[in-house]
Amino acid sequence: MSKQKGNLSIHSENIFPIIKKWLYSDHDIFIRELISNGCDAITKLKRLHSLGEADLNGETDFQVKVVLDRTARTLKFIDNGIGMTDEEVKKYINQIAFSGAEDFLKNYKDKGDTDQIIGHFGLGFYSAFMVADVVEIHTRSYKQDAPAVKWRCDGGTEFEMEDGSRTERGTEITLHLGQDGETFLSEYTVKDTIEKYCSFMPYPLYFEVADKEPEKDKDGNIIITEPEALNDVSPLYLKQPNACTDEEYKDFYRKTFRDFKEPLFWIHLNMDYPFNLKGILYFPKLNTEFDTIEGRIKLYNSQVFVADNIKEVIPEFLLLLKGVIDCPDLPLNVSRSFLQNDGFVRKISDYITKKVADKLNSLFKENRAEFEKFWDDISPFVKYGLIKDNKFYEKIEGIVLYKTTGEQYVTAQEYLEKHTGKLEKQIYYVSDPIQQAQYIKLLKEHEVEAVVLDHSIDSAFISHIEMKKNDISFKRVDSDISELMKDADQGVDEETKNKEIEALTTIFKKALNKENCKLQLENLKSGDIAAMIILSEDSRRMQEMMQRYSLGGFNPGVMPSEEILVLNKKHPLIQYCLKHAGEASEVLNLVAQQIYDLAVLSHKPLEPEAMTSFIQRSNEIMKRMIQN
Ligand SMILES: Nc1ncnc2c1ncn2[C@@H]1O[C@H](COP(=O)(O)OP(=O)(O)OP(=O)(O)O)[C@@H](O)[C@H]1O
Repeated sequence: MSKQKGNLSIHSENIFPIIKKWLYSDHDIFIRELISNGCDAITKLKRLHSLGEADLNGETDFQVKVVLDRTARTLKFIDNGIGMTDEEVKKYINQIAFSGAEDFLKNYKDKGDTDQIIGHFGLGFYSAFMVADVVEIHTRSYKQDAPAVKWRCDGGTEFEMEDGSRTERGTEITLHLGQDGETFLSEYTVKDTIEKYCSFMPYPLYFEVADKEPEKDKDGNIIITEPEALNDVSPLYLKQPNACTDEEYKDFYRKTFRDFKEPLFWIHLNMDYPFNLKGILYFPKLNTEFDTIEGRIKLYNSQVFVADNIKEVIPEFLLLLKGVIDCPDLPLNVSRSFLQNDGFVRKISDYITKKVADKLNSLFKENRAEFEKFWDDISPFVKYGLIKDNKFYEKIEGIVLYKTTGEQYVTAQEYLEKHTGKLEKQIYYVSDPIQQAQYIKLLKEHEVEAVVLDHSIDSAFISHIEMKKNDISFKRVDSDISELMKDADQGVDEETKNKEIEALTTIFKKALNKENCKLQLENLKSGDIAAMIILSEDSRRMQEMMQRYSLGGFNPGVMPSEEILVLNKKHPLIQYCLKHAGEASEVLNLVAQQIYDLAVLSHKPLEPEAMTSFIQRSNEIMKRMIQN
């Protein structure tokens, strides 16, 4: 065959059902599309007027009205915008995927700002057929002599067009709702959908129910109420940040998220170059410990809602925040809820991350007291962010705060400086300040504080910090005995020490009936404590990690973390044990068991069986005391 060139053709009968039914993921999107068209029609008219090409006859009251008639099963979208001539209906409506919006932009691109135009693809109108069996258009162009046009289509590929009867400029689209549109016969569904997609559209939107009984007062007189627009035509995020008050920010938050807790603080995003982006991000207050941190960032494109929580634009960790972002430059595809995958989107996401990091840094530097006040609320989000996003980590790592057991907030740097000469690049932490109180007290006696890391994110957080900064290590307070707590074992040679350990091991092995009993003998500075349990940091972390991910049906009992019983040579009970080692004494047994249980108790709750024995033994010991 000789080489040929040609144009692909589309068989409209086959492709039309796909456009109508499958182009948009959500059924309710037709409301957004038809209202957007109404707003575009007004924007175009205003633009032409400003260029001296259209006469408004003094009219400035632009609006889009949605009217539901449940009896007639119709939903109308009425605007007083530019309208269409019969030629325009033929061009823009009869030709699918030919956008009048694009055409307008092309013609007027050199004549001022056309940013506000929403339409792009020339397909949105047809979303009406997702819910309607028949769609009618009644339109009249702004052009003085152009006759009104009536257009009607029952969802097939044929349409009817004739002279219309509309007397005013603008367009009325009537949807005769079919079975697929049944849900839109509900006043509340329509109202909610308008509010969901169109809250910030640039012209007032009104909603009426035509067949609703009018409200009457007690004398039977009809109460006439001023209609109220459902939207906010100039949302706060479009204003200049320096023109907004705190009260306005809080009010916008309450209205937009229906959250009556005050946000902690906010960031007003306002960028014109290299891309246009406006928005406000709020740091919400965590209410109770039962609250899940669930944020919500609403993405808009020229004041039209696109979707919630779009991961491509909003870095995942920022999804814990609440906010509104409007980016008219977003590369959206037809359905608008999906983004085209391109480097531009990545740039937006980086910009947002940078702004959040800058805000946190400026709070830290300029108002440390406030920053500390917010810290408990924002720390899970900040920690999650620095684990997830390296750029964020680099900007924020120096201002991460740690709350100490003395209720102060310090950075890692400040903690280390405070403990110079006592701790070498090491941070002690507690995961449960009550359970680990004994260890905290011991450290405090040596003027060492621990930091509280008790959130579920903290184990991942400290591993991340250790990986990034290999000169800092975190140790839980019960993971070793600090050198600070020990006295030098003067005058005791290695051989004697080994013998003592051997003797004590025999006593405790027998008393506890434990094969694997690891002992450590220390000369602690404090003479108050007979014994303590310590758990190796590494093996405990490994165990926690396996539990968290329940690796391979892991049973924690199978691999207990390495537990060491530290005995304090200075304590009279340990000295008693050493003195009576080798004797077959019942008291020795009782003492060893009691020492062990007390050490476990100041570390974690006893198992039920061990608790029963402990209570029995304690009674027995007291009985013996009074008998002697
Ligand atoms: N209410 C209206 N008033 C005036 N012109 C309208 C109206 N509705 C639709 N049109 C014309 O029909 C064209 C096609 O509309 P449609 O909604 O299919 O696509 P679009 O708005 O251009 O793009 P998108 O698919 O991105 O929404 C519009 O560009 C516009 O020229």
